[in-house]
Amino acid sequence: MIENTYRWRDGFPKIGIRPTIDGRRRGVRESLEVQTMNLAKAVAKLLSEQLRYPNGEPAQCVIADTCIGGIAEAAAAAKKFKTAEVGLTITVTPCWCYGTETMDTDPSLPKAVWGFNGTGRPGAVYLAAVLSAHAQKGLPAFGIYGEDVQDEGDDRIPADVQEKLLRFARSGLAVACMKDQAYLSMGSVSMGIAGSIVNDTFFQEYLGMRNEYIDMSEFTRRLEEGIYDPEEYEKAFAWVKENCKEGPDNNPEHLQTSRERKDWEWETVVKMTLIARDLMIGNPRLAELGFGEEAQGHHAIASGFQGQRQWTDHSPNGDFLETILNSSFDWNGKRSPYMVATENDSLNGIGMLFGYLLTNTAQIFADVRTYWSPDSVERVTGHKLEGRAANGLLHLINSGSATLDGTGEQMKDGKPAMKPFWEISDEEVDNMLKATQWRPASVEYFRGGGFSTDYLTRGEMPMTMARLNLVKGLGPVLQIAEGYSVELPEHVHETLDNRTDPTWPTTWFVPNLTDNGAFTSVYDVMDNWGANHGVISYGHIGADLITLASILRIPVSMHNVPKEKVFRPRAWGLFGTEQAENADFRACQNFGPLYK
Ligand SMILES: C[C@H](O)[C@@H](O)[C@@H](O)C(=O)CO
Ligand SMILES: [Mn+2]
Repeated sequence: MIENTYRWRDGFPKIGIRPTIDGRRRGVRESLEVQTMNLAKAVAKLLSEQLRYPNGEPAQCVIADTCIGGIAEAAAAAKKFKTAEVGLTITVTPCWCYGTETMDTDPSLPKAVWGFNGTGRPGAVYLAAVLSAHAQKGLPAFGIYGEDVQDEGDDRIPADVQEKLLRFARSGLAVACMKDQAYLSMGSVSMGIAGSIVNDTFFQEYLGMRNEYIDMSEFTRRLEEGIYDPEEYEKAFAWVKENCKEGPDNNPEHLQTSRERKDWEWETVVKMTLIARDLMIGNPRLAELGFGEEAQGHHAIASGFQGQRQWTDHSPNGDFLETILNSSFDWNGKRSPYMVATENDSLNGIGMLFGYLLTNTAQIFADVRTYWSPDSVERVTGHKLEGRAANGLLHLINSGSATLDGTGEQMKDGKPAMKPFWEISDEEVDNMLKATQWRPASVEYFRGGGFSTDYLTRGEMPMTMARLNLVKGLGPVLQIAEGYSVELPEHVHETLDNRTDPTWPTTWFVPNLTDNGAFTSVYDVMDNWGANHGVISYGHIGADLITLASILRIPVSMHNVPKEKVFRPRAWGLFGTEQAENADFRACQNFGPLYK
């Protein structure tokens, strides 16, 4: 119930479609009206068939009431879009139109223009003209121009145009979805991790987001005063008892806690999970129970749990709450995952949000912990790495916040995958739970106990690892590494895993190498990584991340995405075309963040 009536109570941004036209009457405009509007309808159909909101509903498009031949109709469309809560715009045309008179000038709306590639009524000439106006006015727009010439009157959308329309719309929707939402810090800076120093200027200016903060004592208050839904707690606890199997205690015997203490910890971590979710999105049940203020929540689309150390030195750790909220299901059934960063690493939390809004799937949060060279693996295990892992691999592991979807127990075309919640079967939910053990937390690290999520990600999943960094004087910078999860022979995994904490979830990851820059070797990827954490998304989504980053004016300092898939606003090319990476930095700096 909380899902659709409360969590997504604001609704979702829509895609505004702007058919522009040559304004000359008595012949020209009249002959183009039908074709132009048909192009707009075709784009709307494509996008609403292919794209979905995080709750699974199809993306909605709003088409301007009339074709736009001049400023009056441009203003009428802008007005309609405002009322309809449009969050991005796509201008389409098969013909010449008047650039500055017809363009979308709202500085905060991501924009693209598709200029039909035909010769009779040159849409592509308009495209070039209007994109020069966008550059000149500092309102970057994406240009879409099909490679092959189409005949006049053809309202089909060629495959290359479709790909660009979808990439832009997916990224633009992600940008619009996070706008005006909040990041909730549950606690503050964890163990001196810089990513958990929440930089509110970054959130405000680059993401259009707000920051909310609570002290961790709010958990104590809600636990002690019983500020959660007791009926849901009973349901959750019964489900946990039945489905979450406790694994062996790995602590030295003298540190192992009693059964009684562990039972109390289970009760506490389940309550903490309800509390964290209610803090993020609110819960109408709390109002019925007399907690009207708490019922409202913090409007958070992402959050972070500090935990370490003040909380975990005394109370059960946040691994269970982070894992369950980050997964695509809980005791209420399947639902879209919540984005909860461990150690309140807000920058990794935003990396998770990017991956999630682009794919509608859960995200793995992990320490980028160890680069294992082929020689080191052989020395320690006697095994010679082969196949994808032949050049070495990265051990991704954290104390337990990783999503259960990261087990790789969902299937797509018979292969391990991570899917949007509406595509996940009940059997797959069961398999994810069966593949996971909840191990009593390492008490030397977590004096207050709790349970860490222990699983091993299945191999052969295409994955993308990303990291957002903040650099003083430069601002935010994104890193992207596409690659695959791999499986090691059992004894090799066991030996390597036992060198760290075997109670934590492991993903063995190999980035795709390009023999270039940071992707010359697996070691170079590790050696260039900007921080201790990374977020890992299912699929090769690097191209979408690059497009998203360019809309937000966040430069990408390393990526291994094939050149032909990189899609940025047209003005980026005016900063240089030989070295796209350098041009990206200068373009982002020149245009500055999307919001002020
Ligand atoms: C338990 C430890 O403090 C870990 O949580 C720590 O190594 C980290 O995850 C650091 O990012
Ligand atoms: Mn960590």
